[in-house]
Amino acid sequence: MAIQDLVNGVPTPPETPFEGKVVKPVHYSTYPSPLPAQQLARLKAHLNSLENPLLKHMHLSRIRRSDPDLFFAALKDDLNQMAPLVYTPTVGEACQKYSHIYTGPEGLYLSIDDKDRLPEILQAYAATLSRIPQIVVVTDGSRILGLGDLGIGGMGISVGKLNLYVAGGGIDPNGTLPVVLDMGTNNQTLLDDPLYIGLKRPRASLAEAESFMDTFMDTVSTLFPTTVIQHEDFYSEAAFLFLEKYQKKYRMFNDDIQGTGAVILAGFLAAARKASALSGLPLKDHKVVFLGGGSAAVGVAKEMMNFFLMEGLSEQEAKERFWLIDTKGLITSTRTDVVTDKIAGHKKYFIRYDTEGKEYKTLSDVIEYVKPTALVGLSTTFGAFEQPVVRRMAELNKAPIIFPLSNPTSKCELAFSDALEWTNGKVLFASGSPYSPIVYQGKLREAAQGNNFLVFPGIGFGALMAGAKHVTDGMITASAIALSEAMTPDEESDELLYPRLDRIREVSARVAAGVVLAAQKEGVDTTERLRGMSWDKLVQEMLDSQWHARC
Ligand SMILES: O=C([O-])CC(=O)C(=O)O
Ligand SMILES: [Mg+2]
Repeated sequence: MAIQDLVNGVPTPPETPFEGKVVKPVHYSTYPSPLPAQQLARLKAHLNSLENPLLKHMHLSRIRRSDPDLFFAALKDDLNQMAPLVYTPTVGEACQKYSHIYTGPEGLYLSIDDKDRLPEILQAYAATLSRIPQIVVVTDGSRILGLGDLGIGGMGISVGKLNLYVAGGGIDPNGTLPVVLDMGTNNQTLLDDPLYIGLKRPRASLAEAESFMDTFMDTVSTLFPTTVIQHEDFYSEAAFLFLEKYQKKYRMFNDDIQGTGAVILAGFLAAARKASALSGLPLKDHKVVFLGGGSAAVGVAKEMMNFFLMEGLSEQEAKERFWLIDTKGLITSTRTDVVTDKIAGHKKYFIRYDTEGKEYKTLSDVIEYVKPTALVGLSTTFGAFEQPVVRRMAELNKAPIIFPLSNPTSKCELAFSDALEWTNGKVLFASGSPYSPIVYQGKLREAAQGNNFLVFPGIGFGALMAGAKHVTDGMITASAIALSEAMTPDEESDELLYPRLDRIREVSARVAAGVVLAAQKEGVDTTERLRGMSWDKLVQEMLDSQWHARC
């Protein structure tokens, strides 16, 4: 089949849906709904009749494609109930089973076999559009949430992120473009699966992936010069390489390294202040142990360093407030892989030089050695924060800060109920995936969800509104500060670490305004109209520019 047919034609039936080529995504149509209230009620009734979250996810996916106004109205109506279905955690299972639940194309599927023709394919695709995309979310499926290499199934996460861009950030759905770069997979289950719709070949080497990525970034940025490109769920080495290479060249950011970093910085600002108010410990004296040494862990630790810099520490002093543990134990200068320089480059920044030749292999060993005030999990190991460790954190601290952040729930290091139980309710808790509120010792306790969806819609929207040439580190940190300042007195008195989800549109507008201001300060903005505006006016401007479903 000719590329032109694929691009212009009606999506091909499932037999060989992509042939490793590009398929035109079904675009969001908008048409008046005769009975919106009844439609919404019908959709809810249908969802209620389904027990299984994956079936609910599949039904919602079909509605998104056939009636986006209804879909996004449903998300707006009850984001607390809907987000776990269209996003983390259910989206993880949808990515794992992508080829089995596939009913039609949802975005751009670009195959590495077409590398040489990528500009031609993307040009043909662009020619079919009535407007250029505002936000592109792109993954290669190599590290989906904490679930590993899911190949072409990664499309599910690009779609899931863009659902939140629309519902939470107010981006027009017609301005969103989900992309998966199919570079093969090293997941043997997928390679053996007759229903797998991606390329059946081992995953491309990093050098091959880099060259494909260079072409992709260059072509997309040339064809769509105002588009923001969000990198999602690339495996650590690729994630860092691409961020370093493209950050100052294109309008892009990495959601796992930078988005998660910003959200956790904001949550830590709130938690550390609460903990220090109880214990009297100076803020600069907090100590943070990380379980995990991947891109998210290193990205989060680096972003959290801003907390200590704001408290007046030097970069070196701030860095020394962090201890990172990977699969081999605490990352120390005397570890064999460090001595022989076999350690992954991105981990080097946090090597500890002060352990006097001693090695600390387990989490318990490190907790005993460091006596931390905060414990962060980005290890993708379910239940890794075991009872003795959590109890010890509660012995060491009046209000232990414990953030088990691995996604989805099946990879989370600590369940909310156990965290409350094992710390006698003292814990300051945030997880990456949602947990329902719990009545503990007669009091309603809400689990904070430290998920990057609290900032990425605002980062993308702000960069877009500012016409920013690049997404700078300063803009990322500004998103964290704006998020932490978006709390209402009511949320503060309920001891929350983040604003409530039902205010997400307002929160995203504030995050976007913070990002615009930072872009202006750093001289990377191009939207003159927004310069010199007061904070309130800028926030209002962001709110007024948000898209709303017609239902
Ligand atoms: O998608 C999410 O829920 C958060 C995230 O970026 C990840 O876990 O990779
Ligand atoms: Mg991610």
